[in-house]
Amino acid sequence: MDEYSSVDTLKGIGEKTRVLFEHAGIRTIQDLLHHYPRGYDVFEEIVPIRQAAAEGRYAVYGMVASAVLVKRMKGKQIVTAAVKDESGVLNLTWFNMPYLKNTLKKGAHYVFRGRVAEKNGRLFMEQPAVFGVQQYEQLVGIMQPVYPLTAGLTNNMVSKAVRQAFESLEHMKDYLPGWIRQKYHLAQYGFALEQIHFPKDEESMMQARRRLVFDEFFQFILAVNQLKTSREAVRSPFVIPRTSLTSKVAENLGYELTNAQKRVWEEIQHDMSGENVMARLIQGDVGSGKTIIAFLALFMAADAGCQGCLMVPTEVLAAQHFAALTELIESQGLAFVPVLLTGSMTAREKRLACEKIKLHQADIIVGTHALIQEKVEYDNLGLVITDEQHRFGVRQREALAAKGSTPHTIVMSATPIPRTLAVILYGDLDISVIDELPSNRLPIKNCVVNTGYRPRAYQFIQRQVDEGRQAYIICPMVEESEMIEAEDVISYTQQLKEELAPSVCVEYLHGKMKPKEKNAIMERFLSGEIHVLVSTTVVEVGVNVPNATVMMVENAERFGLAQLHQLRGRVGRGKHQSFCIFMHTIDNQRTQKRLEILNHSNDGFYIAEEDLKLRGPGDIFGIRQSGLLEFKIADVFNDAPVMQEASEAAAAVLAVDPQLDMEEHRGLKRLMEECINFCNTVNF
Ligand SMILES: Nc1ncnc2c1ncn2[C@@H]1O[C@H](COP(=O)(O)OP(=O)(O)OP(=O)(O)O)[C@@H](O)[C@H]1O
Repeated sequence: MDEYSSVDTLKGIGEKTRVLFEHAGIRTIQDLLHHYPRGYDVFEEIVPIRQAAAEGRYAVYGMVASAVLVKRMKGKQIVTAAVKDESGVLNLTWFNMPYLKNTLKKGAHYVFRGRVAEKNGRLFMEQPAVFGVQQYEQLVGIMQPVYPLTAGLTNNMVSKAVRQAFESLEHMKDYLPGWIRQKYHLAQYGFALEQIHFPKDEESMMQARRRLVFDEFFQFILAVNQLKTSREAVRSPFVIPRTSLTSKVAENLGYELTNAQKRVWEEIQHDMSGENVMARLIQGDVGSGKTIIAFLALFMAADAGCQGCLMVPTEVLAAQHFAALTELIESQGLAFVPVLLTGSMTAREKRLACEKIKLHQADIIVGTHALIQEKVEYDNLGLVITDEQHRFGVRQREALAAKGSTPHTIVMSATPIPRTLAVILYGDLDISVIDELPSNRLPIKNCVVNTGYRPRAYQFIQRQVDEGRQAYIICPMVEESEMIEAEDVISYTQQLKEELAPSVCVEYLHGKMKPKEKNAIMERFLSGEIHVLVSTTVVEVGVNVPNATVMMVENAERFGLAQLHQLRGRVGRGKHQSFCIFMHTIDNQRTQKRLEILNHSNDGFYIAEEDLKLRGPGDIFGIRQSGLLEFKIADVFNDAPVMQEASEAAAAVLAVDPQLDMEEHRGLKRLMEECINFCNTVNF
């Protein structure tokens, strides 16, 4: 067995389990070893029950002092029992685990480990795990990996498979040249892999992590460099002349482009009409007006007889861009035909759209991932624009570009990455920055409040609606949950309807709804029919309803700052004064401090930097959830110094061996090619 063997070469992994692993993106032993824990669970020392008297996580040892009962409540089965030691008694509850009635014996002793929480003035340990005392004592103090999982796959399955893989692999070759390891004080590859899964202690884990972060950046930078070199070698098959048509469109928008927009538009026209293939990143804060620049570029391509496509990460956004584009084409009397292609369309609709694309009856194509499905054949695809790069990643972008014969590409991003990092991460792209907001914008007024402010917030929303404006309210969850105390869109909407006047139309939106339903709700919100939209973060990226002036975020403490900034970006997009209300349920200092950053600044770059400063070392695994460029283990902000080192090392290697043909770089070349070829194997 080697790293490239399939996971089912491991004992105990049959066809069913193999499929479960595959759903989590794990096909080979290497995939498995690179399926890093998202954190570690350190088993606490057992404490007397008396000490488990405040909210928190504990392990207690005692006797089951009551009968184990099963009750039915709201369709769920609830198991209750009580554990007792010399110091006190603690109530235990489990949801939907009725079999515990037969396994837990009254009078027997166990260790119970779980979170203690207060409900109606009584303390409960919720959903405790149950152990024999000897079994538990062996686990105390050890860092147990906690893996990201998909349905059906358990933490234990992954952990067992990883252990077995380490036992079966004979030798883990280190592909990194020795001098790089020495110069940057990097751990051995084999050591790093083992210690990231089963760390001896925190220090070994940190060493392991640093090495793997370095690897990830290093491979990525080599791959990006390869892409850049191959692009530079190609002369553009699409020399697209500047056209007066786009100047006319720009003149008749009803607003003047900002100087930053004009500069970026000039850069794009220069590139598209030049001899080399354009590959450009447009970076601009939320609401800075990237979309119109994309539309102008699509018109320029279409005017030269090329097709152009715009790929966005969500159906809602695709529908929105398509509607805006169609409107612009019609209002300016342009002769272009746009077409929409998304995954949720019926087979017939998709077939018709594909036919139009193939026969070049459509010039401009707007859509989601469906655009990269193999069935779509383009005719003279000269321009590919992808929105929100971090949602797609370099590989998908390449996959789409590969559909045409080296089309021009534009990537649009609202992710505020400092320039020094951007030049490394987007090494294959030239960078344009829209660093100015349209002048008609009034700065958003922010406030950070606790839930006591809610009635006033509702009154405020009511007044805004009376003045003809609209509002978003964001909740973290879709449905009510027994386990998590957080607002959910469905029950929230019901309650809100009672709080606001009957004439106010309140609806909800969440990611589990069918795309057609989501689109219908967004259309009604855009048209002004819905006044208040209660939503999960599906509205986070790019949604544009300029008449909306209030963004209220419930449980704001549950979101990352970058995400909150994106959410706030949904308002303040028109000429009316906008407001953002961050409501939190936890009154602790850390929450306050984080939210105060947003309170004082509307600048994405500043927020990203401050967010970084506030993160403690404990956050190392939590940050990837912030939605920034998706690396497996590396974090673009926190690991910026390692990224600089990896970039320096990659430059040194390429300076002596640009094609990575030397014997000592063979392993590197293979990894780099894997990184590039990945685009052909991704299931969209
Ligand atoms: N120069 C301008 N003057 C006034 N309004 C503008 C200007 N440019 C764009 N707009 C308007 O500003 C709003 C936001 O623009 P757009 O949707 O392009 O933002 P964006 O940069 O894509 O933001 P996000 O990253 O949040 O999607 C739109 O309603 C757009 O019509």
